[in-house]
Amino acid sequence: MSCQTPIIVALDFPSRDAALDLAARLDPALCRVKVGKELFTRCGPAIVETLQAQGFEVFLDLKFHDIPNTTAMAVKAAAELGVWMVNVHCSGGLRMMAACRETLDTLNGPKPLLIGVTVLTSMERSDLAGIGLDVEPQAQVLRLAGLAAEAGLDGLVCSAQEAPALKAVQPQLQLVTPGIRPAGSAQDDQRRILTPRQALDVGSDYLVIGRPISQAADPAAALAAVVAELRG
Ligand SMILES: O=C(O)c1cc(=O)[nH]c(=O)n1[C@@H]1O[C@H](COP(=O)(O)O)[C@@H](O)[C@H]1O
Repeated sequence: MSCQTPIIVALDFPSRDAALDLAARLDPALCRVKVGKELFTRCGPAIVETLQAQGFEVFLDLKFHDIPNTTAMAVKAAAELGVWMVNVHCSGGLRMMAACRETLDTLNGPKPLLIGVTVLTSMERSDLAGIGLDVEPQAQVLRLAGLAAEAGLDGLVCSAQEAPALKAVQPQLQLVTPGIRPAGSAQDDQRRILTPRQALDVGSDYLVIGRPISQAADPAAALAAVVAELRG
């Protein structure tokens, strides 16, 4: 089944039971799910296979960042797990991203979308200064987007705040945007945020939403509210 909505729910949980409990409240026709570092480190590939068997398309969010060969082989392993989307850090550089693209292109069968993480949505200018980058987040995002495009990636993880600038220069790249906060919900550790409707309006292709749904008293109702906001 191919899911038609742009919503990706982050299953950021410490156990299989907690993740599957939330998944049981979600409809695979209304959202995809994201398996990230915490859940994957605890449960391994089995949790991905279980979610796939329940009808979910899975974004494996392990943000690979290593030398080209190691990263490309990790992406290959993700592809063989049958995930719908996989990501690598663009700051691993052009050769690293190109190696991932080339490796995926040699595989038979369906391939995951290969997505490059630009500047984490938890970071603002002062955080970039702390790691020696004296630039605005958007300037760094655009720089990394150029490399990702050259390497032939399918899309980027970025803040929806950067979507208009990115779509103006790299319209072929699909934009996966975390840092989504429905009006009135807590910002948490996110810094560059927009609401679901705003994000879609400025050019996001996929919205990654974690705590506003996973920590809601009624996660199914929280998801339904986002779906309604996007349709409205
Ligand atoms: O690659 C990601 O998914 C990601 C990139 C980024 O820049 N910012 C970001 O928040 N994420 C992930 O998106 C999810 C956001 O979760 P919430 O802040 O709870 O909505 C988390 O699972 C993060 O790991």
